[in-house]
Amino acid sequence: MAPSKTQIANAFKASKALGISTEEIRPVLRDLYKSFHKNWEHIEADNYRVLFDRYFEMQENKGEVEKRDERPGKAVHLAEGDQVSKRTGSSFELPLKHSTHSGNVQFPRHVASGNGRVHPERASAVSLTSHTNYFMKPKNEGSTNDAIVSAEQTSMRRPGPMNGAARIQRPKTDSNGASISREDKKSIIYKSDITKSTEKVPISLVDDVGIESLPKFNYIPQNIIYQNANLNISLSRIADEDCCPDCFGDCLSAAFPCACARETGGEFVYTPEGLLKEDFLSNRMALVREPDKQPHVYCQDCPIERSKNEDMPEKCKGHVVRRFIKECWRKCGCDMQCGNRVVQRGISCKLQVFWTPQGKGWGVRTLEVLEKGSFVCEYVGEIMTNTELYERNMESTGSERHTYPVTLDADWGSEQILRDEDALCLDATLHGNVARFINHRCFDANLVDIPVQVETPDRHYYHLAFFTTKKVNAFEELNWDYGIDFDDEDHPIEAFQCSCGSPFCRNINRKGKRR
Ligand SMILES: C[S@@+](CC[C@H](N)C(=O)[O-])C[C@H]1O[C@@H](n2cnc3c(N)ncnc32)[C@H](O)[C@@H]1O
Repeated sequence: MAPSKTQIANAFKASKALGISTEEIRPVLRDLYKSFHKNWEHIEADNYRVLFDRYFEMQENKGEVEKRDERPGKAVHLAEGDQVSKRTGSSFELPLKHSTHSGNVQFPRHVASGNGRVHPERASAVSLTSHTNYFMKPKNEGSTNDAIVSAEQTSMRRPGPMNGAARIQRPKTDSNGASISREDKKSIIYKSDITKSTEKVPISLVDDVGIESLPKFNYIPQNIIYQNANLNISLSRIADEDCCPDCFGDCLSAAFPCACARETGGEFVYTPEGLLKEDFLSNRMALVREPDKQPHVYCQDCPIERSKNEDMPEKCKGHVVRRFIKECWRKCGCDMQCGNRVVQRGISCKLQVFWTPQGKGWGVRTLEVLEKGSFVCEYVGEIMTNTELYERNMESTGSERHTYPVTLDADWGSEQILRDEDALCLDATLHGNVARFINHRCFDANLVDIPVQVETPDRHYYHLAFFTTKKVNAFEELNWDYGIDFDDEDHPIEAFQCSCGSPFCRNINRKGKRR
């Protein structure tokens, strides 16, 4: 079927975001359309991957390319003779303050918050290297397709994907139509899959601001134990009453909810479509919006306070009581497609890491519409004890390194005394997944984190899963509320200056006070 004007406009829009002008992409689009026997779906698939593949292939074939390094993947520079200006360092680097307070070694803020929330507040210093091949701009080709011309006039600017790591000169005018001087020209960086094919779906990365750098970390799709974390995963620890060995197929379609639903009051929390049910979601969102009004539990010897000051720990500030989801697992009789196995099946939506224009560093956006209650991803990192995290951060003193940890404290209140090897956190600084790029937004974030029990009934360790709190449109940035108390001026670790843009930003009052 012939594409609609909007479909054609969208193709131009995706190209433009990569610095490819309509004139350049139009002939490629036209040829491809013909070769696909007018099947537009093939062109649109995977965010125009085939279109951009063909475009860059053609550039290479024209022999107008100039390779600059040995890095695998394609990289292009479309300017005639222009060099992409090299910038070093990352503009979002915020030094982690390993400050000592009254001589005591202080613990990073995210662990020391004491409000039962998780706080990945520090961005890691990404080591920025550029490994790029630059290509020359192809000759412009004239327009011959009226439908494509008129559709282009209605197009909007939006970033889009491209195959291979690429660096392209931006268009010669900025978004307001003003011309960009030779010096102002920036480059786009693109990587088609940061997951190294470890996820079911590729996750691309794009920087259309032109910072010329890639974040340095190792992508892992599942948590891994760093060293001392007490994590014993064995089937023998799962009692028969804590699983459903007699089930088969899909537990959600059984006449009665099985034992795995006991945790959530005898009802599964997922709908047959795999969405989180409304009441479970709203209960969790109330905790985010009004944490002080929610029930708290208090540990006798709080690991957070102990971390802050081992000799004279303060009283536990309390942990918000949070409801867990319990998913079926290996000892259960159901299959992998069972509706009570959502988080463990991994990421299935199209995500993209992008460089945020608001100075928040990298962020994550969805490339497709996400319905309310959709599972997006879990927070993956190294499972470590609080002490290990503390030591790791101490070792990095002076190196301007930021960290990406969250505390797994959803169940700390149920025990009076928690051993260090049981007080766990996830650190995604060195090894992590796409969630390490999700930025903070105060109160009205479109994601919420929910503890999920999968392979062990021991709640010191659990999965931290992100679900959408509302319908999220394609290309919207994903964010969650880290639960930072921006007014906590005595805190040893200075919180970042929040640029979340929320009308309820908790940092608004203190803007200008610090920094
Ligand atoms: C878990 S990382 C998120 C990814 C990060 N932006 C990056 O570039 O890797 C947390 C860090 O991102 C930055 N950040 C997150 N949310 C922010 C916000 N609302 N305003 C300003 N900076 C933010 C802060 O530097 C924070 O320490």
